[in-house]
Amino acid sequence: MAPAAAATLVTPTHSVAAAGWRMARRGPALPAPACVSPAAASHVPQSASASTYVATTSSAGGVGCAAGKCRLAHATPLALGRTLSQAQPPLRSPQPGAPRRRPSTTASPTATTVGALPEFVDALAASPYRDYYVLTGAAIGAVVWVKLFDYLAANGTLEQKLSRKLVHTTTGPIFVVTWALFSANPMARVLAAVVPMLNFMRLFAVGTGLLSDPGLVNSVSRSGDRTELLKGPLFYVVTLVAATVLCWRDNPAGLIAVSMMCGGDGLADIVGRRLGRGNPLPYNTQKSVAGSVAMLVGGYGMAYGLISLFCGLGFFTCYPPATLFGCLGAIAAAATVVESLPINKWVDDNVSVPVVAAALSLVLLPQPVEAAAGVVASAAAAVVPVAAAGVAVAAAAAGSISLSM
Ligand SMILES: Nc1ccn([C@@H]2O[C@H](COP(=O)(O)OP(=O)(O)OP(=O)(O)O)[C@@H](O)[C@H]2O)c(=O)n1
Ligand SMILES: C/C(=C\CO)CCC[C@H](C)CCC[C@H](C)CCCC(C)C
Repeated sequence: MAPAAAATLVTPTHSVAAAGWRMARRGPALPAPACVSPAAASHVPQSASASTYVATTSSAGGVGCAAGKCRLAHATPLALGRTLSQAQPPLRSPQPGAPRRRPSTTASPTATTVGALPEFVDALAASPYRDYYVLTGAAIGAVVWVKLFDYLAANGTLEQKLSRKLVHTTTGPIFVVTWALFSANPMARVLAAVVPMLNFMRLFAVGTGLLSDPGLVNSVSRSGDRTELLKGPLFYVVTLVAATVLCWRDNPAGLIAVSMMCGGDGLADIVGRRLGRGNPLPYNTQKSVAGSVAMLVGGYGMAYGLISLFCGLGFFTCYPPATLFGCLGAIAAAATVVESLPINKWVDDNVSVPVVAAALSLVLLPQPVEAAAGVVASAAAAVVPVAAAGVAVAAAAAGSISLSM
């Protein structure tokens, strides 16, 4: 990433601003993704010649592409607005000499929402136990949320299958949104991952019969058979653990994987069961055109929403709308095809769909530099203590050997 480029503030074009994209810093120079056609990219006027994503120095150019050359807007972290900035260091250090982005006083929708955050969020953000509070809240929220759907199914408000799919569709994105509440501590992603890990243990214990929880079995199984918890639901929470630890909030690949699994696959079932009877897919009569269209729209829509939210909060580089439209469309289409294939016997949808979506996201979307830095930092955080412990053990062993000689 070119430091000078990363330092400059740009103003979004009217179309970008209208789409809710925020005033942003410049992003890294990255290859233009294959999924953005020059035609799709050319709606924002900008002087450009090479087919790379580059930052320019024009203050009026905004976020956009021209003739295969695009810029990534790069928002500074404004998560929870002044709440976070008062309570802790910025999520990322600014580039040396880079002008810090000041919280906007203009009437941006996010700024308005952020400004209206209640006092307890300020207190939460300032607390040294913040991550533990969020973790506890999310873990309790998961139990309450699943119980709510159990209750709605038990009293006949929701059909059991619909209740199960609504749990599938909603818990993932709600969990992902809680990521924004965690601090910038490198261990925060590990603490966040404890929430799906706890659910893994719960599903495992109930699925194997170690614990009895008929409510959980009713909410997440198709037939009331507890052993079903050891299949789809268990893979579902493993995917959430992987997205949290590997991608966290600075890599859109995790948001996309979760969206395709929850918004896409979830909606495919809900719509397919209702509107799919007369339109089976030619290569898989168990699934329908209506279900697959719902998967495409649901996966794309949820991913677009989550990416816009996290980009707006400043967790990663904003993509120009053309990039998001082309790349996300291609990823959602591929995930839809994978979901529609008759391969359920061999690989669960909760694995195949997010794995393909994440892999394609890594290939097609220009990756924010923060994501790579985050992966390196978390790898170092994991490796350094282990290596230090290894060195200490080796030193102790060497010491005891030399003493005994
Ligand atoms: N592209 C799709 C996907 C699903 N469906 C409908 O949704 C039902 C359930 O599909 P699927 O999600 O594969 O079912 P399960 O295996 O029951 O659910 P899960 O993946 O959550 O285990 C199908 O029988 C079909 O009626 C559809 O019409 N078109
Ligand atoms: C029915 C499911 C999958 C089948 O395809 C989903 C199972 C969901 C788990 C039982 C609960 C998962 C909870 C999340 C890890 C955390 C949600 C937290 C939030 C605050 C609601």
